[in-house]
Amino acid sequence: MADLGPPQAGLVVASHGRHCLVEAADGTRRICHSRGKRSESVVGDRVEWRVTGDEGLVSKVQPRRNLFYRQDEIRTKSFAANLDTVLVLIAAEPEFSETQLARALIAAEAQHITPLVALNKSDLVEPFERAWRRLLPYQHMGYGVLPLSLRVSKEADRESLRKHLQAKTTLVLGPSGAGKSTLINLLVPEARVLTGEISQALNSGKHTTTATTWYWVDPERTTALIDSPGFQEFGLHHIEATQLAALMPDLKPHVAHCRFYNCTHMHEPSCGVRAAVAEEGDPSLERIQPNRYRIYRQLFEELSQPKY
Ligand SMILES: Nc1nc2c(ncn2[C@@H]2O[C@H](COP(=O)(O)OP(=O)(O)OP(=O)(O)O)[C@@H](O)[C@H]2O)c(=O)[nH]1
Ligand SMILES: [Zn+2]
Repeated sequence: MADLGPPQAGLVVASHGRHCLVEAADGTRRICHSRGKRSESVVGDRVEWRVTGDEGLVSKVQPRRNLFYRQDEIRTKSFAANLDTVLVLIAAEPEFSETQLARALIAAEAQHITPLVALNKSDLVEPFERAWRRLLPYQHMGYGVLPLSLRVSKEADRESLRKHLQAKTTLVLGPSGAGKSTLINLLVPEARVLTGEISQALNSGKHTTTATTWYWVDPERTTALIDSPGFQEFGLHHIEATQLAALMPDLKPHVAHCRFYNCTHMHEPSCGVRAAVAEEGDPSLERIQPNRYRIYRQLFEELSQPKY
């Protein structure tokens, strides 16, 4: 085995199985292995690594500020670490799933990461208006909702995105067809080439797509975007059912009015949350929208299933 170089600081910019791509302080990148069988580092990790021949060895992962992940009954999938923002990109078409959106927002809240919702395809006027209306409760509960038309108003969107993402590390999530590739390519014109190079390097020649990739938006390397697949089946099994209401900003203030301190808001009498749910068809944003309470119930039941 080649000699180990001195420890250096690095940033994980892509990962695939047991390999990851680490960027050194001078911007050069190198394939690294981890000590363990499975790579323990995720994109966004600050690591200590050492040169071994023409590759590298990750010797330490620095403590994380946060880790954004999803978990189904069996598997945990880490998206990225040390994030400032999760940008959930949805579109007027295809129609977005409110449940998926809610899940992503809850996962972000659980890790104290600020979510930002972007609604693309404002050029599709009618579907856009419909989708925008569906997002009003989210705006009202304090989430930023950004209108975009990525294919049409390129310059304007680039500027508004830059303003929101400036000097931050942002994970971009979104269902297929919402315009994620269009967004990444708008902010990082060389993304396609970079992705090709990275996946080639990590798969030793085979051209398969890498799971999660870090891109710098500016030459100064202060603003970063992380592209990650996996918006579907967004499991929240790492979250306790009893924690849910506190992670939903429209439910949270009403918990204080429940008679029982351990109220589940499912069936108890004198429940502040249930009392605050709006009648079907009542658009009042001061109350909890019936859809949001339905999502709460559905998730509560899902997370209350016995764990194996
Ligand atoms: N009308 C309209 N279409 C758009 C806009 N932005 C992107 N699209 C189109 O939406 C489709 C999906 O865009 P992509 O960027 O490929 O979406 P994606 O989210 O990366 O989708 P996957 O590759 O399936 O993951 C493409 O046909 C785009 O041209 C927009 O602002 N308006
Ligand atoms: Zn209650």
